[in-house]
Amino acid sequence: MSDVKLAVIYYSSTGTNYQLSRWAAEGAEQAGAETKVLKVPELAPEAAINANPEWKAHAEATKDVPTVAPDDLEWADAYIFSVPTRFGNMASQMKQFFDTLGGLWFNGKLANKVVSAMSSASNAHGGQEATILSLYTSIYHWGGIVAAPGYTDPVIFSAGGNPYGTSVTVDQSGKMLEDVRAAAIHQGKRTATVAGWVKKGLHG
Ligand SMILES: Cc1cc2nc3c(=O)[nH]c(=O)nc-3n(C[C@H](O)[C@H](O)[C@H](O)COP(=O)(O)O)c2cc1C
Repeated sequence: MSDVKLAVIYYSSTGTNYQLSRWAAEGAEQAGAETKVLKVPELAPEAAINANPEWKAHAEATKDVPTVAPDDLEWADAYIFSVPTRFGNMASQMKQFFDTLGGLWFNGKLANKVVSAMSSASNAHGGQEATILSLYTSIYHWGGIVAAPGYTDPVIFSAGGNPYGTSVTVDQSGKMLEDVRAAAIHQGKRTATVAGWVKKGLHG
């Protein structure tokens, strides 16, 4: 095991981004990182969740996944964020979590973290890349080091990967229409590996 600690932080209504997060964590663990998969707090009213069977089932299935706290961002050397595309941008649950991090940011605790992001949307060109890129805007404010996948591995071509960060198209029930498992695993590995390089440079 390397001494890299990596937090995969996600929001998901119907399971896609939870699955992407688990694959990314698998990749980070293959690279030797200690990982945590953490969800951001839900903001939607219970009535809205209960009215959608897929959403309700996913909320129930993941009730034991720990909820992220600002301390987790201090703990981790690297973050991978996974979030559904909502009108071409990150789901508000993730943005609201970001907006709780002012204290950590102010104290320089978010600087030099190695970060990448993933997304899903229900249309093939429904804004996945816009979501990932707009999420990275916040990371630049933190002094984060974006370690996007680029084309650093053949799986980016063969597994429907995306150089900005793994993204996928889903149907109404949240079923993925492309097999991006290998791309998400690679992204996890790469984020953890780059974090190892940065950590070594910072702390020797
Ligand atoms: C309010 C709202 C806005 C959405 N906006 C978009 C969008 O801009 N483009 C798109 O293709 N899909 C859009 N979707 C579909 C979601 O991106 C899709 O349900 C999500 O990626 C599934 O991820 P999850 O299973 O992790 O919840 C939207 C869904 C909701 C509820």
